[in-house]
Amino acid sequence: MSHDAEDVEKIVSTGALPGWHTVEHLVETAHETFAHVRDGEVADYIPALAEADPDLFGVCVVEVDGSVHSAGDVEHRFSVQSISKAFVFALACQEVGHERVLETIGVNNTGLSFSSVMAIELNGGHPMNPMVNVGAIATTALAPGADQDARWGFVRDGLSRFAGRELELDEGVLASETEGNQRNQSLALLLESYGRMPVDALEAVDTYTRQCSLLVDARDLAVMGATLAGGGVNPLTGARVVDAQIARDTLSVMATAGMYEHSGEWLFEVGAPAKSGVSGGIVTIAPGKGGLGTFSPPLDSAGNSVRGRRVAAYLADALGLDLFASAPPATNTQTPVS
Ligand SMILES: NC(=O)CC[C@H](N)C(=O)O
Repeated sequence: MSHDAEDVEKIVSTGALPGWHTVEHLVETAHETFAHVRDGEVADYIPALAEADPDLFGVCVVEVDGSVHSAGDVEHRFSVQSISKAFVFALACQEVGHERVLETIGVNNTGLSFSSVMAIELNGGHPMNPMVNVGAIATTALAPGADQDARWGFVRDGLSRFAGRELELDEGVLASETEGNQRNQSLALLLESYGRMPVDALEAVDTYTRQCSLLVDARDLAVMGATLAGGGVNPLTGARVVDAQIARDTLSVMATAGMYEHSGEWLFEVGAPAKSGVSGGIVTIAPGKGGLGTFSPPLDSAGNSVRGRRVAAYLADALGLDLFASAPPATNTQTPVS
């Protein structure tokens, strides 16, 4: 399928996504093509995640005008895991100001795995960025509230406003992760030893683990992404979740560190900010256009969904999501290589 002349003209002149039917067709094509990819391993360091069906696969694009395009298992719920980090960062910046978050957490890539102890030690006890575990725990610790219940309520409500519906907690995932949470607890205690933890370290880990255990589907991820793409306004509810400046700041951090130590390769291949989670979700954002949510549990060595990465690279090109591409999408006439 190719763009008709009108579609291409629209992309060039307004920077919008191609027409509704074209987006619909390309989302279906992406799902069909990459469903056959068999690479990657389902995460097993959290026992509850190891039970995921590796064949589950959903692709959803939500545009900033609220149009929804879906293919595959887009309503299958899974725990949001690290994808929450980007959105809690936005909520914390909105609450305490991005200067404070910048100063206490930082925005540089560590170049090391998401639960690295070395990254803290090599950087004088500084978490470096909110997209790795210790930086995310420190970000969650900035949530306002008189006690843990209030702070957890702030995080949960904020993430729900991004999704446009009340997100439920998966108690099974929470229990499973809590039982084996010694590494995150160690990271948080290490940060506390450097005087960089504003609340009790173990409480912050517990709230962080709860936020990771909230259930979303691929469609929720696309809506959450579209909210950042639309300058902080949820396209389905019309509610402003964060200011446009905060949405912009969040996207910049996702671009540098959202895909862990593969963030450089991701930006090279896809050209758009994104955040992944170990349960197999990825949210990719095209500012001013929309959000792409994918779900497929098998992961690569950095913890990013293999099919999700392939879909994002294909759709970035085919839909014109790539921030760095100056030409209109050129590959839509070709069948993607699976
Ligand atoms: N990369 C991830 O999704 C990791 C999240 C997971 N809850 C952890 O803290 O290890």
